Amino acid sequence: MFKFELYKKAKDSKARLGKIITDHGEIETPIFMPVGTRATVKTMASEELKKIGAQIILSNTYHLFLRPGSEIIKKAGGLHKFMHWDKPILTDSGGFQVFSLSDNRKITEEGVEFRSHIDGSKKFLSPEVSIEMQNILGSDIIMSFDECAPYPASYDYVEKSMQRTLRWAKRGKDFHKNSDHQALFGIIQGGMYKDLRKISAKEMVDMDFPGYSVGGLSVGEPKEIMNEILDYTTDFMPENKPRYLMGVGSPDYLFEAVERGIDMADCVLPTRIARNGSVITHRGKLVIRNAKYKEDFSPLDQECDCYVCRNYTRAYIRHLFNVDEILGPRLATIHNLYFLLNMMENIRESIRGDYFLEYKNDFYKKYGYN
Ligand SMILES: O=c1[nH]cnc2c(CCNCC3CCCCC3)c3[nH]c(NCc4cccs4)nc3cc12
Ligand SMILES: [Zn+2]
Repeated sequence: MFKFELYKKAKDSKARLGKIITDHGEIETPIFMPVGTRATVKTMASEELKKIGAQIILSNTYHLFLRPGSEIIKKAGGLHKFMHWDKPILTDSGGFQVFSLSDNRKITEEGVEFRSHIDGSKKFLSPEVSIEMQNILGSDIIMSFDECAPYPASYDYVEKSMQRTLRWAKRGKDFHKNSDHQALFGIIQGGMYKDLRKISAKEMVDMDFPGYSVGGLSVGEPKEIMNEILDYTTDFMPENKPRYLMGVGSPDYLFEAVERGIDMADCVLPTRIARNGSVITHRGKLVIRNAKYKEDFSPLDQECDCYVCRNYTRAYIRHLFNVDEILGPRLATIHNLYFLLNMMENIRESIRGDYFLEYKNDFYKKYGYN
């Protein structure tokens, strides 16, 4: 089953507190969702993800479609069993990766022809193929097949793309047979054009999906434009259904999204930068390879109570990165994920206690945001 319960609306903003109920458990919102591209949140075992408070993880239909392929996942009994994760899973349609990973592709009304970025073989994705794959994966929340229009893009391009994404959403919804166990979200497009956003939102809402994503943002547009389009778009989204902003993940973007009525967000950033030694702290980001940490025996973040900050020093973690030891990226990943998951817990608390904007301002001041 799939249900969204709206607990509370903040007084000082559009922030809200909610709970998503799925076959594999409940999710308190607002929530940040760690990204597990190829059926793994890189360097993390399932138990470790649970220990740091991950309630749901994402996995990538495009990558799993290519490797290991649907046959093996089917034989494994679905993605939860295959990757030993018994909490909720969200998968994307595969569309975004096709548009961003493989450069030679052909978009038609039917779907998208492309060449695998692995072996160059010809592949085809469509609303039906994408739903079929996500049905096999067995994820609790699945995404409609959409085109994320590039930025910048002309009004005419965005209008045509948004209309086709609506037709694709309808086809996917009609094809999806397992809607009691897998909630299919519609994805609102429309680029940076408010009138197109309004049309996309209204038409998607008319199709009555159990949840809605805001797509086509965080694609290089200025932050002010993103915030303005987001603020405008959430006003057309039903209050009693989850709202998922795709591809957003640094602390400030998460605060801005929650403030504008978003319940769910995902981003590869915290795990990707961790593997390069960039660590998120309450005083901003630090690059642990920097020589200034050579004899710094303090924790990554004085105000963090994660396993890493309680047991290891900056000097030690810098050493690990310096000699390319695998434990380095692992410890940085555990800390970065814990930092964001814990920050979201604090955000939920602040909405509960009616001090969200105060918490946001305090956080920004300490972090060094404007
Ligand atoms: O309109 C969109 N439609 C579909 N997906 C989008 C995504 C991917 C979100 N992460 C999916 C995950 C699902 C499962 C595992 C892996 C990814 C976006 N990411 C960003 N910005 C961040 C960006 C990241 C890279 C380039 S921009 N904007 C996005 C817009 C869309
Ligand atoms: Zn920490």
